[in-house]
Amino acid sequence: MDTPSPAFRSLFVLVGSGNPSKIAAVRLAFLSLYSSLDPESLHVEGLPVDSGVSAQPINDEETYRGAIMRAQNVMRLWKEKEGERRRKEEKLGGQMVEGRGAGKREEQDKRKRGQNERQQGEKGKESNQCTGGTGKPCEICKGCLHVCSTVGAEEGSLLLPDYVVGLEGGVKEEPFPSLCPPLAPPSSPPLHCFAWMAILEPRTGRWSGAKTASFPLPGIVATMVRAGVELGEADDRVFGREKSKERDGVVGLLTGGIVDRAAFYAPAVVLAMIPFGRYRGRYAGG
Ligand SMILES: O=P(O)(O)OP(=O)(O)OP(=O)(O)OC[C@H]1O[C@@H](n2cnc3c(O)ncnc32)[C@H](O)[C@@H]1O
Repeated sequence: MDTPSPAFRSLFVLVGSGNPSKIAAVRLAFLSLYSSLDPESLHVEGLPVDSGVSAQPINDEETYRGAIMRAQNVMRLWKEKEGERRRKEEKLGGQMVEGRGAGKREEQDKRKRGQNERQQGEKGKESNQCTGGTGKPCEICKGCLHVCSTVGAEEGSLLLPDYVVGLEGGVKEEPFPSLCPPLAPPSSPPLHCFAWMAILEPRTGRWSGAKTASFPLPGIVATMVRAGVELGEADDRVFGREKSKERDGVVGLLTGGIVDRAAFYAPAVVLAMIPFGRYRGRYAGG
């Protein structure tokens, strides 16, 4: 990733989830992307939002859709909260709203300045209008999977995040390993666990996405998931754990802690950031 310019004195990343393992994954990813950034200047905030898909997505399309919806929903929620905060502040005649210290406000204003500097420094601002190839503005991705640029546009004096990340876990049947006789299960193909990341850059309205690698789930877990039990719940029941999905996840258990859920997701966040990095120009319009 680009070395942070002076404007990147701080970075604000918003995450569409309250799950600590997802927030940790995003933090890990951005710390590696912006390695010269003071870790204290990296603000990663997660807010629980609806994914708009089933509790246990069962294919790529549904999982990616969930990731996009999470990013969109948290962006919307953030704007509402920020708008509300601004209104309160204005009402109080510029005085600080109770519970939000002056330091926090200063920090936000600093971020806002950084955001403006970056915007000013950017030549040839891209269009914020997404048509998804239809010729008509996108209806904020209601059911569509194309790149929607209408959500992240800056509004008035609201502080917007530098990036908004939606992460969604899913499962899907992976037929390929069953082509190999020693691995072939007797009946159905192995059920693989994976996740999609969707990232919105509000200042340009551009989107990107990438997915994790995948791994096969044990037969008993797969059977439960096929019967309608959520993966996290199945994992807890089979292995006698609690809230595993908020900690190391099933991946952490199966790899003996070598790869926990945060470490599993973080590389995919890094990959999803590629179009916003040093080769950004090569992705423009693509
Ligand atoms: O809704 P939030 O709080 O963001 O977190 P979640 O873990 O429920 O989030 P997802 O919707 O992304 O995950 C979809 C499902 O997959 C499960 N899941 C995904 N990865 C997992 C893992 O590593 N360990 C356990 N469960 C996992 C989880 O139980 C969910 O039911």
